[in-house]
Amino acid sequence: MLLLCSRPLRFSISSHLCFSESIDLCRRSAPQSQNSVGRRSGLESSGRAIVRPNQSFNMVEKHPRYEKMHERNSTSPQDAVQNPSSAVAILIYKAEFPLKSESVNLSGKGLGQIKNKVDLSPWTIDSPQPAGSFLETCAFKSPLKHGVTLEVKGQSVDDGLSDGEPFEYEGEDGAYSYSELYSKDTQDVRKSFRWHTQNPHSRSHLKSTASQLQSISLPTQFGKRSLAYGGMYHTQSRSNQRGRWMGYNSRRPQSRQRMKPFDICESSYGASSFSKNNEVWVEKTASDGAREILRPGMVLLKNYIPLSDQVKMVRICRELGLGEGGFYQPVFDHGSKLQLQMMCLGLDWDPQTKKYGKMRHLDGARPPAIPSTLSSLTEKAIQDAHNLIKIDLEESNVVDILPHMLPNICIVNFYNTSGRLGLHQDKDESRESLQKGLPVVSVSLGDSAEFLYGDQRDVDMAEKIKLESGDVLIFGGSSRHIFHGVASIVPDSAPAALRQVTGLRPGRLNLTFREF
Ligand SMILES: O=C(O)CCC(=O)C(=O)O
Ligand SMILES: [Fe+2]
Repeated sequence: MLLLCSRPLRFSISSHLCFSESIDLCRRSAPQSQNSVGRRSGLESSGRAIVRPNQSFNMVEKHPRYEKMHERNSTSPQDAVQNPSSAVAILIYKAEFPLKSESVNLSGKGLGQIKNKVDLSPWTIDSPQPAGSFLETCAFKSPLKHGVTLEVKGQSVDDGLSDGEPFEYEGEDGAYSYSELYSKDTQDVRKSFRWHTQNPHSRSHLKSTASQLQSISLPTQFGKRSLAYGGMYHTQSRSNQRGRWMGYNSRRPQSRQRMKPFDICESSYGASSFSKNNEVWVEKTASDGAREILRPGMVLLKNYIPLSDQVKMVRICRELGLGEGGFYQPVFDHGSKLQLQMMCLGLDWDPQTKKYGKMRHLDGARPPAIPSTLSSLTEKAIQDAHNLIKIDLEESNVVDILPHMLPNICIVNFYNTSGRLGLHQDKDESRESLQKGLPVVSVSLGDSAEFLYGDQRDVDMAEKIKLESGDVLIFGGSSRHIFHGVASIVPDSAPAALRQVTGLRPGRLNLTFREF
């Protein structure tokens, strides 16, 4: 994150290896037009990334956080994202920030590899920093359009989602927390930063950073500061700043324990192979699938996902589900357990506060990014729903009935055969998203579900449909607020091949993609 402040840097490194700094009231100038990119005044930045071989994407980022939390415009060939391990990224990042009356030019570049995360190192700064600027070493994670996580180890970058939220990090060699309180009215930003470390390595890192800074003696301030990356995912709270936070929920993690995630597959299966000649392998194609408008803005695409893609999706969910932020059984604030295992991608949904956040408060885990292989189907599904609406309803303005949506959240539920989910509305996404009726795209895999939906929280009044493996259900527009739930799971109804190949446990996997 590029962060600027008119105050000189102050360091204190005490004998117990604790570093802390607190800076407040950094004034930023008014934002400029959203259309401007790069070398203008205003809080904005632009990034450009090229992914090779045969793959490229351009990314333009602007951070007019006064107007919008985050805006991205990235185009990325599917392959680049789907096959990221072979890709190399070059990222050039430039920004110009005003600092009081001065303006600051920053530019840097890095080289790295994309392995679902982009590791840009070494990261170099092209030009000496003019007075008034400071380039900090920091990291950011940022989901691109198709769900790849871009993690930059470098200088002056922005995660685009941290406005107003305390940033907390605990790695193998220490912990820090960072918080920012931004006042929309005055455009003042209050920041505070704490770093606590126990590892001598970190201390030397800190010292070298300090001396470098002192030698160029820049007036500066901090935002995020990176520690060792091995610990990137072990996030915990050391301090929890309170204040008039904007943005996401900022509760303290409840526990420091890493939970053992639930495995949606039977472990004895491992990496089972399959042959398409196998007699249980009956590939249904999208054309087998009936398509039905259930009500305005609510479309059911039967057998939409080919079995081979279902296999991929189950495997991805399993792998993610075993990692940090993986499947767990959530508990409501009144103590009752949900009858399912849940994993959140993109942002965490907290069943106790009913809010989204960047961290799971139960254990401090950061939710994994949504892999593009999962999210890419939403666009096509909405497009196919549009085609259906166009034909069936003879309606040309289909986006009024079912708006477009770019998912940045995916909630993955696994229901065992006695799993269920009570009637509820999905209403914790942003007000804008809900007002616009941006659809939820729901994918069913494994055993079928008796799915209920209706206008009220009343099981007896609800309609019932069966959602089978490969079905996609979309509800947006005027159906965005329907009550819905899972009455029961139909035992032994999953495609045999899917279970055979993936080892998926008896039960149902459901993914709901949403845009915050
Ligand atoms: O499992 C389903 O089909 C529905 C899931 C759901 O409604 C939710 O996660 O909010
Ligand atoms: Fe829901």
